[in-house]
Order: sequence, then structure tokens, then C-alpha cells
Amino acid sequence: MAQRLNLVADEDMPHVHEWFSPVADITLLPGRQINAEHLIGKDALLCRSVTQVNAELLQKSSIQFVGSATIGVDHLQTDWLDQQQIGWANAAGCNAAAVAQYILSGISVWLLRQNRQLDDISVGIVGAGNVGTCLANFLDILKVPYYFYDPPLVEQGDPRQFVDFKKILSCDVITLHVPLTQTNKHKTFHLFNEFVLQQLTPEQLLINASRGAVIDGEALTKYLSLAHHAQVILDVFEHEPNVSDKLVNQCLLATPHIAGHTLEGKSRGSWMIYQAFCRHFNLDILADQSLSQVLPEKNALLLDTIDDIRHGLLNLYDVRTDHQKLLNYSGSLAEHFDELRKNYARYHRLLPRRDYDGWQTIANKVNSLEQADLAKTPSDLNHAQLLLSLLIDQ
Ligand SMILES: NC(=O)c1ccc[n+]([C@@H]2O[C@H](COP(=O)([O-])OP(=O)(O)OC[C@H]3O[C@@H](n4cnc5c(N)ncnc54)[C@H](O)[C@@H]3O)[C@@H](O)[C@H]2O)c1
Ligand SMILES: O=C(O)[C@H](O)[C@H](O)COP(=O)(O)O
Repeated sequence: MAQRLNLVADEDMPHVHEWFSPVADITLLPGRQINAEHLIGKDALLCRSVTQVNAELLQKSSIQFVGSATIGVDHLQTDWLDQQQIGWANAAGCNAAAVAQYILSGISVWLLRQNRQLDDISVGIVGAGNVGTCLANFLDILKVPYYFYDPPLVEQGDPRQFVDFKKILSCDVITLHVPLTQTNKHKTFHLFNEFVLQQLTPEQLLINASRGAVIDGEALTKYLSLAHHAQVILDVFEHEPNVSDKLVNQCLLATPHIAGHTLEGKSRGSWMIYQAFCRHFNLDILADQSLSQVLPEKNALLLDTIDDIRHGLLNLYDVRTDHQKLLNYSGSLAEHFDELRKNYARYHRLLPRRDYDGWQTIANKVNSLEQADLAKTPSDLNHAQLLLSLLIDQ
């Protein structure tokens, strides 16, 4: 029998016990507190975005594999890990659908406040990777025009249509889906600086659910103090969890980095890392282990009134609930920020936040209905209605 492995895992990573305990002894710790001493004599580290994984953390350890159950990797010193031949993996795309859902909910709230309609806006997507593409797929279904800006993909010969930054800055909604990078040719650190922010108008909406430092936080606070400014929705902040009260209160909506936290998004992250871990240590995945096994059945959504349909996307997930929870705090906002993230699944226990499913099925059904002439010149309302009925059908 193969020797049991020893691993340290973030206590807020779901399903670690179910999937890893047959092959490993597990020490669970709060992600921000994992330190070099905890890793001495361990084989693997399973982390989330809150653990800085670098030479200082690992050099005294015998860690051979680091798995982060996140899309972003800015907290991993990947060049050092490669140099040390320490295997590492992230969970690319694990919660892309959850982030797209968050963006659609945020846009819906902004439209209500502006008394505008979905078919009246354009969306500029900065970063056309997993999240940007997932969002675009949904916008296709909703018939909302969008534009992609992604110079690295243009250089790689991606055949889709891309626009320049100026065009993006003219869109009604600008939404950021780039990794945080500090050094490369297309670095994203402070991509939205004071100069860029000042080009926005009060008719526009800027959303950041990528990484906080893609927008210069200080410049943003200053910009939002002006009499006329664009509306802003933030899920991420520079220097988390030390988030400024002032900035939170200046936003149309602010949430504690939970855009990706659907049940599917979190569970898929652990599942992808479990698979990478098995590959790294040459282990078999047990027959009774699977992602679907840990996800509960979905409840059908009931839409009773015309308002339910008008606010259709908000019935599926209403970001205002999470915004309100961030505002309802007493004491330190930094502690509250981490606490809300930690308990996110628990707060949603009665009606857990779930991914929208069956993107392709929905798109196919919409197309076939249109071809059958059943949905002539659909308005945004028809589309939302159709979309919802299809989602409930799943
Ligand atoms: N708020 C959350 O909960 C949450 C959840 C998931 C991901 N994220 C963040 O969102 C980021 C994007 O996720 P993804 O899955 O789409 O990643 P991805 O790697 O699939 O796509 C990122 C895209 O950004 C592009 N890009 C890089 N630099 C750019 C630049 N300067 N300008 C324009 N485009 C640029 C890349 O070419 C790539 O296509 C992640 O790196 C992560 O930091 C946040
Ligand atoms: O990069 C990601 O996947 C997201 O930022 C992710 O949702 C962060 O989640 P956490 O670190 O809280 O697990």
C-alpha cells in the first residue's frame, strides 16, 4: 500500500475531508494564518486566495505540491515554485459561471436605478478568458451587445473580434476580468488609474470582480468624491481585507470578494485541485468520488408575478443581499470582510447560491425557438422570460 501523505489545507476549502482523507492525513488551518512552521514535514499545501505562497513560506518545508482552489494565481510565486520543481495547480475556470452571474445581477440593479433596459446598453469586457467568455455567452442569449478587449489574446491569434481600449471606455458597462499582473508587457496593476477613471461619465457603470489592484484604489476614492462620476460595483479591493469604509460607501454595490462563491464554483475548485493532486502523486481517483456526488439537487424557482420576470436575473441571484451584509457591520470592516467570506455558504444555507446551468442547452433552445419564429424580435423582457423558463426547465 502506498505511504499516506501529509497535507495542510485551508479550513474554508470545501470537501477536503471527503476527497483527500483516504490517502492523506490532513491539518486544517485558517488560510491567513498558515505559516512556515505549519508546513515542516508536509507533502502538500491546499490553499485559497488568502495565503501568500512564496519562498518565505515554503523554503523550510518538504512540500512537493501546492494546489490553489481558485482561478487567480497572483498569491502564488509561480516562478519560484517552478524553479524549485514544486508542482502547483490552480482551478482554471472553476467559478467563471458564478462571476458571470454576479455581473448580470449587478448590471440588473444598475439598470433598475437608471430606469434603463437591457437592450439599451453595450458592455465592454476587459479580459476575454474563462470569465469574460462565460459572461459573453450569457449576453449573447440576452441579445446585449458586447466588446472584448484582450491584447494578449490578440497577439496569440485568437480569431474573435477585439476592440481597442478607447472603444471599451465608451461602453455603458465596463467589466474587468483580467488576472493581476505586475511586470509583463500587458500588466494589469492599476490598469484603471486616475487618468482612465477621469474619462468615465455618470452614465457609465464600472465593475471590478477580478482583483482589487487592477483599479488604483486611492485614485478611485478620489474620483468617486467628484460631483459627477460613473457608478461603480466592486467585489474586490486593493489591500484586502483592509478595505476602506469610505470606498465601500461610495460604491453602488460592494461585496466581500464573493462573486465566485456559488456552491458549484467552490466545490469545482476543490474537485479540480483533488484531480491535480492525484495526477501529481500518481494516485487513482476512487470510484465513489465525484463532483456531482457532493452537490445537492437544485430547487425549481417559482416566478409568480410580472415583477418576478422583469427582475428575472435578480430572482436567480440578487447581489443587493450581499451588498447589504457588507454594510451591516459594527467594528472592524476588515474582520467583517473575512468573516462574511468565511460564512458565505452558511448564510445561504436555506437557499444556497447556485450556478446557472446548461448554457449551451439554453442557447440552443433560444436559437431553435427563434428559428421556429416563436420569438419574433424579442425584447429584453421576452428574453429574460424565455431565459428564466429555460433555466427552470433544467
Ligand atoms: N471575484 C472573484 O470571486 C473572482 C473569481 C474568479 C476569478 N477572479 C479573477 O478574475 C480573473 C480572470 O479570470 P478568468 O478565469 O477569466 O482568467 P483567464 O486567465 O481565463 O482570463 C484572463 C484574460 O485576461 C487577459 N488579459 C491579461 N492581461 C490583460 C490586459 N492587460 N488587458 C486585457 N486583457 C488581459 C488574458 O489574455 C486572458 O484572456 C482571475 O485571474 C482572478 O484574478 C475573481
Ligand atoms: O480567483 C478566484 O477563483 C476567486 O478570486 C476566488 O473566488 C476566491 O475565492 P477564495 O479565495 O475565497 O476561495
